[in-house]
Amino acid sequence: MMISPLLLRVAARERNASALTVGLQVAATATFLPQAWFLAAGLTAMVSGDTATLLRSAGAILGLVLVRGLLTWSQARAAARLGSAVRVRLRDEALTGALVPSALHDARRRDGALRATLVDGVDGVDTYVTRYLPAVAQVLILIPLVVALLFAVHPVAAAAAGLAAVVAVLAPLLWRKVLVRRSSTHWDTYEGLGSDLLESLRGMTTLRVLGETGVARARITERSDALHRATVRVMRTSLFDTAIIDLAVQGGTLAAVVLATTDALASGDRPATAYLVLLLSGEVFRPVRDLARAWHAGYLGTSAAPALAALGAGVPPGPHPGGGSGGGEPSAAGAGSAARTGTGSASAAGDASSAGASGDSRGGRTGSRATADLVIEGVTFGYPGAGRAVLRDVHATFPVGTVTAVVGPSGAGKSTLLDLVLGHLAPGTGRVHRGGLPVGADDVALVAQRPVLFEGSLRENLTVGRPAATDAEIRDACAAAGVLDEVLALPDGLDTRVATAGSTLSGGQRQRIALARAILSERPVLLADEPTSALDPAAARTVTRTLARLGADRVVVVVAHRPESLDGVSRVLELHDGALRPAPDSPGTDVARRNPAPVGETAATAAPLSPGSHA
Ligand SMILES: Nc1ncnc2c1ncn2[C@@H]1O[C@H](COP(=O)(O)OP(=O)(O)OP(=O)(O)O)[C@@H](O)[C@H]1O
Repeated sequence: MMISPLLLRVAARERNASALTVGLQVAATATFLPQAWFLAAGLTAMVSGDTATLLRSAGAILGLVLVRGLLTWSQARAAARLGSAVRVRLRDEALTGALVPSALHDARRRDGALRATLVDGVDGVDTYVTRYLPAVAQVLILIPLVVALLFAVHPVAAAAAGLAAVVAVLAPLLWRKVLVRRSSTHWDTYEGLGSDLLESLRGMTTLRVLGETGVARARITERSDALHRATVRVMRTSLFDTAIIDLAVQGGTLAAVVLATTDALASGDRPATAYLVLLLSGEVFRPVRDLARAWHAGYLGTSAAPALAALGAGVPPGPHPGGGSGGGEPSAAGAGSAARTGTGSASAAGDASSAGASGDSRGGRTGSRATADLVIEGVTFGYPGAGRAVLRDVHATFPVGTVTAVVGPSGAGKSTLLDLVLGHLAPGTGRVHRGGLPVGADDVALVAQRPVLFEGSLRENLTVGRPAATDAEIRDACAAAGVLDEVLALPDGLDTRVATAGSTLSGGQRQRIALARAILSERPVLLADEPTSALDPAAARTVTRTLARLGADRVVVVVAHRPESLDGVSRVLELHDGALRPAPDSPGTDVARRNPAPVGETAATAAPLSPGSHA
């Protein structure tokens, strides 16, 4: 028997559905007991020529078959409902665990392994709870019941059958440790193969160009062989299990039958008892056989349990490995809520919003109009395991009405800074806030350097952050992002399907669609990570003009590597050696030249600059 405390807890959380599923299964199997009784009576009647009893027994058996059919049908429906509840809840929890800031930046995590846990692991738990646990319940409830009935008919045969059943159920516990170890190796190998496959598929073009497809193929073949070996090792243990169980089942049945037959022959007048012992001793082992049949269901669930627990799925509330380490406690309640919206939109939030604590109008917001500055206050952040902190005691105020560019050498920490504002990372010390309140899930829009688009129509991709946007609003946003003409030129316009990862669009189109999406989402803070990197000069000018215009009534922060991205910005901050300071040629003093109309007034609202890393 494979009993996992975590999976028992998962079943117990769906108390009513689990009780119904188990109860119906036990009841359905229990109908075999009166059936054995009537069968024994019918056989006796047949031998003695008692037609009336024979017909009555046959009718009763038919009735029991019908009842069992009904119970089995109801059990299947209850199990489907239970399985669905278990899957939804576990995936929700596992996704929440997977999307906490520290997990998002866990360099050891591999997407393929996560996929295996979220898909196959959760399905494994479903079958464990809906098939294996009811089979365990049958063993615990029905075997003692049948043995007790048998005892009333023939105590010696009952003792023999009961002993054999105990051996069949308990013997596998002797090599349980071996099975657990092998299951764990099997799961690790499975996750590894899934991760290698996914990464090879993603990097196929690069691998081909580098002439490295052979190496990738060899690695996958090796992984696949390892998985085969791990599977065979597990199957060997399972075969041994089956052999012992079969031996006990056959031995027990045979012993009971021999005892009953010998007795019947000796007394000469008790064929009914002999039949009943014969049939009931078979019923002693039915739950054992059912349990053996459900072995695979139980095995998959138990091997996935540790990976799910690591994500915090199924474990009681409190600190757990999925949500603890890294840049501190997760500030991302929003990650959970994003997860609850489903895979697509959860990921979409990466480009359309932050994953911080939710809070509509918090920090002062009226539609896209921001009324509260974005403040980074004494923030220090270092990646776990990395030597020096990337950001050290950084102070900066990004006032409403400004477009601030953040520049700095590669690796200085610009993306890290954006992740801290987005809530994807939590500061070690200090805080990021708007008007004293944490930056909320609905506060920030992001135009990433490599924007993510999803399988679906362009319209769906554009309205991820604002599903109710009208066509006119979508067109306006596309026009502002400088991509409207190209969208309208596509065969189906806004209804054109976008292939997975947006691979049917050019890099520049993806970038401007991401900007249009960010504009539509109407967030008071807009972060743009090198938004013109894939654009020609004319398109880049449109985008920088749009950003400058958007900056009039909100906070806009642009991470810039190229000089043309600095057009129209109010000021330039340089991130260097862990500190954020005004760049030597920052337009703090000549804002008007760079960004004439709306941003002129912002120079006055810009935070006073102090020495050190204050900006
Ligand atoms: N998940 C991570 N784990 C450990 N170190 C990391 C991680 N992500 C980034 N770093 C390190 O943190 C530092 C800052 O990285 P970051 O990506 O923020 O720099 P950047 O200024 O955005 O660089 P670029 O301009 O090249 O995009 C780098 O030294 C990088 O190696």
